[in-house]
Amino acid sequence: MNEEVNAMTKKMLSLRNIFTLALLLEIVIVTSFYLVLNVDVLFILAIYVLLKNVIIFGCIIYMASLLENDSLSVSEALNQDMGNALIFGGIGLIQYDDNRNITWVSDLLLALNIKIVGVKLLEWQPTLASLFEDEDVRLIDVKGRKFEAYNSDESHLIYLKDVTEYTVLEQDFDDGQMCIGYITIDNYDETISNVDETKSVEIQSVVRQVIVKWASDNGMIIRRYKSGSYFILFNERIYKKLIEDKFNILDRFKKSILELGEVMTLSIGIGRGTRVLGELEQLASSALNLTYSRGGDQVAIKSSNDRVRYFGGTTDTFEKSSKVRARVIAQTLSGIIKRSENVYVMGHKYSDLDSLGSSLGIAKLVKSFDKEVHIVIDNDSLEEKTADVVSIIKKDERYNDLLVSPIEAVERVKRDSLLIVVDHHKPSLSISQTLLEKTKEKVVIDHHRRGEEFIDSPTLTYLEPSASSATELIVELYSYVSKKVELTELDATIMYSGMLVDTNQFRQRVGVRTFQSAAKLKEMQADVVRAYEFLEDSFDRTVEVMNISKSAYQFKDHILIAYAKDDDEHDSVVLAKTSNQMLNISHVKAAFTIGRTAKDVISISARSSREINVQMIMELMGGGGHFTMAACQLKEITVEEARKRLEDAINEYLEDRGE
Ligand SMILES: Nc1ncnc2c1ncn2[C@@H]1O[C@@H]2COP(=O)(O)O[C@H]3[C@@H](O)[C@H](n4cnc5c(N)ncnc54)O[C@@H]3COP(=O)(O)O[C@H]2[C@H]1O
Ligand SMILES: [Mn+2]
Repeated sequence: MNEEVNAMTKKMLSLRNIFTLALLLEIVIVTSFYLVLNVDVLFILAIYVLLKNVIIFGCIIYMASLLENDSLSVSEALNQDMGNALIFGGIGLIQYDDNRNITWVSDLLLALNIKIVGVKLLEWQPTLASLFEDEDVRLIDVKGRKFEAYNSDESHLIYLKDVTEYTVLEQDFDDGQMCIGYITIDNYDETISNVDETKSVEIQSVVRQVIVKWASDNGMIIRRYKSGSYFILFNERIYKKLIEDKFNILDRFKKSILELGEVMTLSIGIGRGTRVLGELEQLASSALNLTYSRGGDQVAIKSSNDRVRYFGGTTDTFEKSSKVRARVIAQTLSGIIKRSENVYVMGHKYSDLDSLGSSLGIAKLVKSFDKEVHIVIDNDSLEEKTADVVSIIKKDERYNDLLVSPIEAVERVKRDSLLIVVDHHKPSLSISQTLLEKTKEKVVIDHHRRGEEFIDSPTLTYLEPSASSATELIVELYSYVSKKVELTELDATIMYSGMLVDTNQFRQRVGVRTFQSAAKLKEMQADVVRAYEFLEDSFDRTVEVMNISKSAYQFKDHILIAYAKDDDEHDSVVLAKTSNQMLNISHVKAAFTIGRTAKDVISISARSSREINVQMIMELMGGGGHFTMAACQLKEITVEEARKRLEDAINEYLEDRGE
């Protein structure tokens, strides 16, 4: 077809030349006749021919130019092939004007029946806006197909490349990636060993049935590798479905076991996000360990490139009935103390009475081994009541040389010194991080649920989230060390008030062991009345708490949020107390108080009854704590913004739980 057009053009062009020649010839002939014969009529004829031919000549030029324009349609014809090539290659073009109105689209879009000429580009595909900012390539969805879009600002053109097949392949590849999981049943051995044979068989069969059915319904491979423990293998596609179902297996399992009159829960650790099988396995087993240290009844998912995700954790840790662990820890700790030259004890920044009480408690335990011991205290980082108590200690000569500042500790610490860290496990919360770095031998004794951040390679870790307070854990150890620990009545009283603080005066997180430790402290001369007095508030502080409580409003059902004024600075204990008080109101299941605690820090104090896991909510905001008592600190933010973020975090938590 193109050749035909070309041949035609050539013919026309030679015809034009012949014509032009003929016209010129006519003028020459008529003019020479007139010159020879010199007749008037011939003169008029010559003029006429001249005019006529000029006009015809003009017409020819005009037609020739039309013909040349016609040769544009030739290149258009060429474009047809190009157009086919572009369609074949899945490439589309969109031209737009200065106002970003679409002025022209290439054949690919026409072939897809997309009629957008005249439409505003960003009205058609709002996400393309980013191409005019800083993004190079953007993936868009057009009539169910995926296109990569690229913008050429200069030529006002959007290039589109159809990548549907590629994306489908990529999705398929991702979905096929392998995930590994470990499932263990919490309380399995204890439960089985406490029931008769018939019941035991019944429990085992229900357990297996529920877990195996869940696995096979979801298309996973499952193998039991020892009693109460399973290994699962599945892919990302299945993983997504499990996330969608929010791991409802946790609840289903609990329910089925409850029908048999027993309490058992599942702990599941999952590894994903890497193609190296060894890494997957490690991720899964460390995820499983995380669920243990957070009290079980939950799923932890560790990916090689993503933050840890948690599901479940809807029951508070139940107390372990055996105290075997406390005995083993007491013996190991004794050994470590014996071989150390001297010992330093360090609580958390902004020390409260549990931090101070447990420091005193462990210092006295060390002393019973006749070892030199010091407690690190930062006078600039003490909670108000604790500061009062510290000044009482400082006046008491029985405590001479016991307390040291962080600077003194860092100077004096020796190679063979032992550092015992109490009431926290995150280095960022430690009174002195330098001391952590300078000591090789470290012991961590804490009752907080484990977060991701953890003190580097301790020799011994005693993490017991089911305990009410660090003090409770330490008092328990006294029964299992070979030496007799001697407390002054002031030690015992401070330790008692530490337990009061951490249990919201025995209202939260109390178990049998909490009362046993409290009773033991009383036996060791704790003055209970004075312990309460340590916590008494001044009039000003009571008013402060009352004022913040006034701002409380209801969020969702059963949740109260209170917030202080943005330009007032409060002690974080004031926030804690406000939340404590709100929780005492009937039907309130969780209480949050937001307030500024330093120039650039907003803190949130969270409290709950057993139904809502505030630790998880605070974790979503970078904090942590316990199931029913947690907190977080936010930098460079206003109270108002913090409130929005808190509401979002609560919503996310409730959604994850399917509410
Ligand atoms: N960024 C973070 N990452 C991980 N965990 C974080 C965290 N920020 C805070 N937490 C933990 O959350 C728990 C709740 O803190 P909150 O300040 O509300 O409440 C604290 C404290 O403010 C409050 N408190 C201290 N002295 C008090 C007193 N005299 N009267 C009443 N409450 C007091 O008692 C609670 C003591 O709880 P506990 O130390 O066992 O555990 C604390 C704290 O260690
Ligand atoms: Mn504590």
